[in-house]
Amino acid sequence: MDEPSATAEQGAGDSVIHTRALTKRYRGGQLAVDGLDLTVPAGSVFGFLGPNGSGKTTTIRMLMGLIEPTSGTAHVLGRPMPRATRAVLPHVGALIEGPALYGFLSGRENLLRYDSADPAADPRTRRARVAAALDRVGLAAAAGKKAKAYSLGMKQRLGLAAALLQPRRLLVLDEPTNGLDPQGMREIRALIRELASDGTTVFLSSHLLDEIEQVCTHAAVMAQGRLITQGAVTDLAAGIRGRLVVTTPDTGDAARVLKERGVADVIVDEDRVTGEPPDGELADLNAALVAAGVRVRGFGVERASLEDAFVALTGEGFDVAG
Ligand SMILES: Nc1ncnc2c1ncn2[C@@H]1O[C@H](COP(=O)(O)OP(=O)(O)OP(=O)(O)O)[C@@H](O)[C@H]1O
Repeated sequence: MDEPSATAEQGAGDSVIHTRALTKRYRGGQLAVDGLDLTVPAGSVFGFLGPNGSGKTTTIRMLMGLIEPTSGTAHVLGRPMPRATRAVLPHVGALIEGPALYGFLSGRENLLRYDSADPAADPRTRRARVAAALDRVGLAAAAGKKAKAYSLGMKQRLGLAAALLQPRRLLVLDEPTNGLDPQGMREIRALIRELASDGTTVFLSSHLLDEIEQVCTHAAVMAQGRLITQGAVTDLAAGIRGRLVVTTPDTGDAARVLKERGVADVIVDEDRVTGEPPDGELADLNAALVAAGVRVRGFGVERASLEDAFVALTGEGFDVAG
């Protein structure tokens, strides 16, 4: 199997995934992905974010060579997909739509079976490889249990172990925490961070903004098949101004003073009055509040979140649960 390498063909420096005008229109006429230009830097934990139906799974299926694009190009590890699927996929660990497991087999037996289906896997080192993968995802102690007795989180970890039987340059995880309880989500997120810390690029889709903020270095935001924005997570949120927040029992007076001082979009919510931060000196604004007899208990600008960025970019709300 030839090693995929970055070539001029890839056309985007150090990127592990690179698409140009990637488009998929399904036979029924549904335009699922529309002119996508995606660049996933090597070594990043890249969050592919968008509401249900925004085209994430369709994109992943094109990247993995499972379906043909209608037009445009996709390169993975510097090679064109789907043409180079056979050369590329051995370097990619994927967890898409939940792992396929045999419930009547133990976790260890599932992995042994999975490994033996890989013609490139040396049978002599199989048991050691399986033990190492189980250890890596924290399932060593539960390796002898039947998979049907596993929690959803453990099943997801077993799926990750299967993806990690061979050394990988890229991990592609489609909604890896979907359906998990908060504890299961925390475990999978911690595991993803750990996997990324050894330099493996991780590409994960999610409809949860806070998940992306917690685990990802970079993100792309999709809506209705189109890319809204992409970049470093800190830059995405930094591009959006935070909110001025005044905490006070005198909300009515505070709101009046802020408006008089030209603060736009003033909103009162319980003991908080928020608005768009003004261009001038914030200390003057604080002084004006105090001079008007407002008892100021808190005053400052809250950092914008990725959610603020999403709302500002699309005008839509977002599912932030979990
Ligand atoms: N095989 C298919 N044939 C026709 N339309 C499809 C097919 N698969 C997906 N679609 C449509 O394409 C659009 C994008 O779907 P896709 O599954 O890629 O979105 P998604 O962001 O992954 O959403 P979800 O998180 O719900 O899977 C949706 O409108 C969906 O109904």
